[in-house]
Amino acid sequence: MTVENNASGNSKPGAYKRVLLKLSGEALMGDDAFGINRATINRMVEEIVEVCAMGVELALVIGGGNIFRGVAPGAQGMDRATADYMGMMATIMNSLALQDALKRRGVDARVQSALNIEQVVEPYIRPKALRYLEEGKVVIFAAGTGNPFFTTDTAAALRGAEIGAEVVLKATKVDGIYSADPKKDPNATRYSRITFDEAITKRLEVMDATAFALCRDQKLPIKVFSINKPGALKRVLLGDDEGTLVHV
Ligand SMILES: Nc1ncnc2c1ncn2[C@@H]1O[C@H](COP(=O)(O)OP(=O)(O)OP(=O)(O)O)[C@@H](O)[C@H]1O
Ligand SMILES: O=c1ccn([C@@H]2O[C@H](COP(=O)(O)O)[C@@H](O)[C@H]2O)c(=O)[nH]1
Repeated sequence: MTVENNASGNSKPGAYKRVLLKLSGEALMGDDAFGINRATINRMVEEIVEVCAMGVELALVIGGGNIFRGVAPGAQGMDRATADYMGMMATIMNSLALQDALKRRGVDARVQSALNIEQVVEPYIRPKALRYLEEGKVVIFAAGTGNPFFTTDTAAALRGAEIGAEVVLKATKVDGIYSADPKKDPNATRYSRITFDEAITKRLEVMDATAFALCRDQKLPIKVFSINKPGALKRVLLGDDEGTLVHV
């Protein structure tokens, strides 16, 4: 098994062997005000099933924005680190829900957590995670990096680098990276490619700068695409022109 990253970010159809997929926690709400929408999680699972059928080794990180965010207004006045630990625990809940939904669909998935809650979830052990991936199991990395003041985007970059993923796929609520937040600026235009340095310098907030910097240093490309567009994940894996590629 090679652990070299594809620094160019150019993929041949079906060329990816191992990927790290970051799923938006907030998108899990669907049209609800918070929490996990059953129809939405099932739809995400169907997309994942298709990818597994392509023989891609798949690791997942899921956010927690549908339940709790350390920097959200609801956390104002709280000690930041305490709020962040609550946010990390929210990602464990999402990870368990996702594992359950995958298992119901016949996909063997394992959750590994960066925070130890041994009665509930197994701890993150890198060699074990690598073995699961080689066995064709989906591995869900929960609790982010295990440290406050970070995000699950950074966790995705970190775990992606650790497992030798060829690309980090960020499945989010927008269909790529824009010149400005498209939810605020209707004139924003979408990039099909952008370098890490440009994304950092222009302060494009679709992903945090720590995640961009880590991927840049590890020459690990990122693809940002919409979680709500049917078939987008498969198209990304086939190398189709979908979303935005961030490269060195
Ligand atoms: N330049 C930009 N291009 C695209 N999206 C942007 C940009 N700037 C800000 N955004 C916003 O970033 C959001 C995606 O990042 P965010 O971290 O909020 O979501 P997520 O990672 O998908 O969710 P979660 O943190 O719950 O997992 C988009 O919904 C979009 O409105
Ligand atoms: O490494 C990490 C990852 C996450 N957190 C906290 O969890 C929430 C939810 O994660 P999102 O990436 O925002 O979906 C985040 O806001 C942090 O409060 C963390 O502290 N460390």
